[in-house]
Amino acid sequence: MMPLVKICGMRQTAQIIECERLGVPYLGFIYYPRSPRFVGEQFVMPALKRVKKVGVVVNASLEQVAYLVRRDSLSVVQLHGDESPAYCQALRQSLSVKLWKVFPVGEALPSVQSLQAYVPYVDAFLFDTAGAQRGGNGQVFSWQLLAGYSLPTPLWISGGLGLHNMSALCDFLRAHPHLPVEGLDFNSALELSPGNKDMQKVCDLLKYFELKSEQI
Ligand SMILES: O=C(O)c1ccccc1NCC(=O)[C@H](O)[C@H](O)COP(=O)(O)O
Repeated sequence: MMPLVKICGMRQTAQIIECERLGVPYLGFIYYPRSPRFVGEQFVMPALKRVKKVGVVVNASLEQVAYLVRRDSLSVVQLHGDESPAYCQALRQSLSVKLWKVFPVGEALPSVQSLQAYVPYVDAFLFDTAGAQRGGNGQVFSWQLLAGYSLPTPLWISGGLGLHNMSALCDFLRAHPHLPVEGLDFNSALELSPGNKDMQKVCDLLKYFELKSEQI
């Protein structure tokens, strides 16, 4: 099955609406003030019908997350900081949204034990490349590190993804059919500048997946 696509770091109204029109399944919005893609204090979420809205937070308070979920009708909260299993449990008990926990990947995946502690409380793990910034580093990690992943929790792959490496990633996924990859997360490789998406690149990416799914 083709993985789902998330385009992250959206903040321009016209681009958000266009992505929905093009049928992007997930859009990511960054609520972290230190990111160059921060949506900003005055952000007004456009009315969207089909796309699932993913709110990216970094060590936010439970109250702040609840406020954002309600205000912007988020479907998913992506926890991109050092959130503990207890924090995830508390969110799980208080909110009816999906939770994705992010793990930065450098030389190795986190240990199975550390991942297992999150399994009861989150809906997916998102593996992003470790880097100088919390996210949006534009760097790829070695996907080979995922080969030993054996938990049932669905995965999102992130970090430096763009059309230029899709063929290699699809080859990797085909060679590892046991991996429960739910989706792929795209960001800086589809940008003209932080938070300003190159809509031609977005269209080219979607076309690539359309053609791919016709071939299966
Ligand atoms: O993109 C950011 O500026 C960012 C800052 C702080 C936390 C998370 C952030 N991005 C979240 C994402 O899900 C990105 O898509 C992910 O880090 C991959 O980005 P890239 O390597 O540029 O494709």
